[in-house]
Order: sequence, then structure tokens, then C-alpha cells
Amino acid sequence: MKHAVTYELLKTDQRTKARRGRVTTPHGTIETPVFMPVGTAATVKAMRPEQVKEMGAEIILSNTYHLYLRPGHDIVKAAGGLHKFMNWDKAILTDSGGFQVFSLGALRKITEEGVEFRSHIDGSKHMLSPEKSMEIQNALGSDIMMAFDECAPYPADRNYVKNSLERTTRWLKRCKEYHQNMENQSLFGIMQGGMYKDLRYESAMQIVDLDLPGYAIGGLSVGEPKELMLDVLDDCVDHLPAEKARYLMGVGSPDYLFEGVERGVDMFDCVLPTRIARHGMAMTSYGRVNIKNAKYERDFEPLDPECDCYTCKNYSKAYLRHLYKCDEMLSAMLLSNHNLHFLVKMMGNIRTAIEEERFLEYKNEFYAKYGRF
Ligand SMILES: CNc1nc2cc3c(=O)[nH]c(N)nc3c(CCN)c2[nH]1
Repeated sequence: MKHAVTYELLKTDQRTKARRGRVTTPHGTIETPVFMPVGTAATVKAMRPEQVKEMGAEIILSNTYHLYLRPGHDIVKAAGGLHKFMNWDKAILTDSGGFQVFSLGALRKITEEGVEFRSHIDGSKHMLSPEKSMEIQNALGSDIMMAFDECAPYPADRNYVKNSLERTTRWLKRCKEYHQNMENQSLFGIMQGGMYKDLRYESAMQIVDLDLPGYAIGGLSVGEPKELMLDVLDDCVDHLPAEKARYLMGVGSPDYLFEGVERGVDMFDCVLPTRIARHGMAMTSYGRVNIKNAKYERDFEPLDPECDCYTCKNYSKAYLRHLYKCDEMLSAMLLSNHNLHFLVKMMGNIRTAIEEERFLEYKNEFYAKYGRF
């Protein structure tokens, strides 16, 4: 079948596994490596879609679990799909709900059929299965649908992780079976295997010959130490086909983005930039700024002297601190805008650096200024 979404490898760095590519979707192309802003409940929190587009974002992420529970995928479908509903005409990737049930819902039971859980909103009982997840994502109309998987907890014993990844593979085949006539939406598979390199290889071998346009690395960024995560990542990226898109799920602080790019990852997503913004934290070229700190009370300079975003062009740290202290809504709006702009621009700089064969130099230059992570 012709894939709605395709990946094109444009260039590989000569000294690392970093690579420059392009994902083509029915809602436009995406230059990679790319950071995807998260719009869980059909909104990138505190941001208007025009602002997200203006900063250069070409794809956002939304969530099956949340939209199924509220407002209901039938309502989003009746509205003409998620693009229309949230007034976003570029690409959308939807996560499949498994991870969100484990991390949010009151998990009740995992069976071969799927997952029984109680809604974190009203405690009502629900069931998500591979087929149900595909039905919801089809109703939402996302360009990239993620397979329904189990993200094994960390730590988890080897036997549990092995059984879990094998079930996830069976679930992926059920997703593919259900998805086959959705020609305007593509399905991405998800590799699991916990922190066990041999199980990750097993997972990859079970899913790569399903000929999907992209594969995600799941089961990481779940509380494991950074060295362990990077060691497992370094080993397992190579098991995914070079000619397909590679998506590392749930990763998004600057250092993890650089380390992931260096190991050959193309796509990333994380709630971090907008989440920390709501807690008064900003990412800047010179490290994190905690805006509530008293030292900014009379600091009339912008957050980041090297940033050209709306927030940095028009407001001072003193003002941003004032807004946060007064619990004003504009605080989250301005800090979210800056943090997303910072990451989206950083990824653009990474893409250029790869093109110009100076990725390592850019990484070291960034780290030297950003300071401790
Ligand atoms: C924040 N850390 C993190 N790890 C993840 C793993 C999975 C994972 O293994 N599977 C799925 N479906 N999603 C994951 C997510 C959500 C991505 N938006 C993760 N997030």
C-alpha cells in the first residue's frame, strides 16, 4: 500500500549518527530532526495555533486517551476532525493511549484484548484496545497514528518486559490489520524492550519487516538514569531501518535532544517546554531561568538576549516575574511561547549544523553557554 507519510534521508553526519531528513505528510512536510510541541487536549497549552505556526513548528502531537475521554472522538469527528476542530492545518501525530493510561488513568487490568482503566476525570470504566485506539485516531484524522503499545514501567524484570514487548508486537499487528484501508493516515510502530539491549533487538526484529513508514523508540524517559537511557538508546537506534523515520517518545530537554540527534533520532516530543513555563521556568541560551527568583525583581533585560521571540522582544524578566507572582494568565502564555520558540529554533540550528558538517561544534558551543543541565 502507498504510505500517506514517507521519510526521506537527506544527509548523515560524517562523525556521528546525526542525520538530516524530511517527513512528508498529507498536511505538509516536516524537516528533521524535529521537536514536536505537545497539544494534549487539542491545544498546545496557552498558545494560539498561529503562534505555534509562526515559530516554525510543522507538526504537533495530540493524545487519543484525553480526546476519547473529553470531548469524545465522535464530537471531534463531527467537527470535521482534529485539524479543523483545533484550527491547525499542518501535521498532527496522535499517541495511542497506552502510555497515558499507565501514567494517568487508574489502570485496572491489562489483558491480551487490551487495557481496562478508570478515567482520571470521573472514575468511569473504559477499555482501550489496539482496534479501539485505531478507531479513535481515525476519527481524529491525525496524519501519523501511533500503534497501541505497553510502555513497560522502570524498573521492570526481564521476564515481564519480554512478555510485554511480545504482546505489544501482537497489538501492533492488530493495529496494522485494522488500519490497512486508512490511506490518508500512516501508522508508526513502537519498539519496546525496557533497558534490556537484547530485548530491544528482539522487539525491533519483530516490527521492522511490517514495512511501516516510521518507528518509535518507546519505553524510555520513564525515570531511568540518563547514562542508562543514552546507553540503551545508542544501542537500539541502529536496529531501526535507516530509510524510515525514527521517533524517540517523550524526550525534550535540550541536552536529551542533542544526545538523541547525535544517536540518529529524527523526531522528538515532550510536554517539558510548556509544563515548566507554567511553573515559571524558562530555557535560555545561558541555561534555565527560574523567573520567580528575587534577583529578577529589577532585571529589565529580556529572558534571553539571543532570542528573537515575541516574549524576548517585548518584555523584561522583571515584568515576567511580576506576572508569575500575581498568577496572571499572561505569565504562562509568554513563557510557553518563549520555551517552545527556543526548542523549535534550536532544532532548526541543529538541522543547519548537520547540513554544514558542524553538528559536534554546535553541540559543544551550546553546552558551553547553557552550562549545567
Ligand atoms: C515523558 N517520557 C515518555 N516516555 C514515553 C514512552 C512512551 C511509549 O513507550 N509509548 C507511547 N505510546 N508513548 C510514550 C510516551 C508519550 C509520548 N508523548 C512517553 N513519554
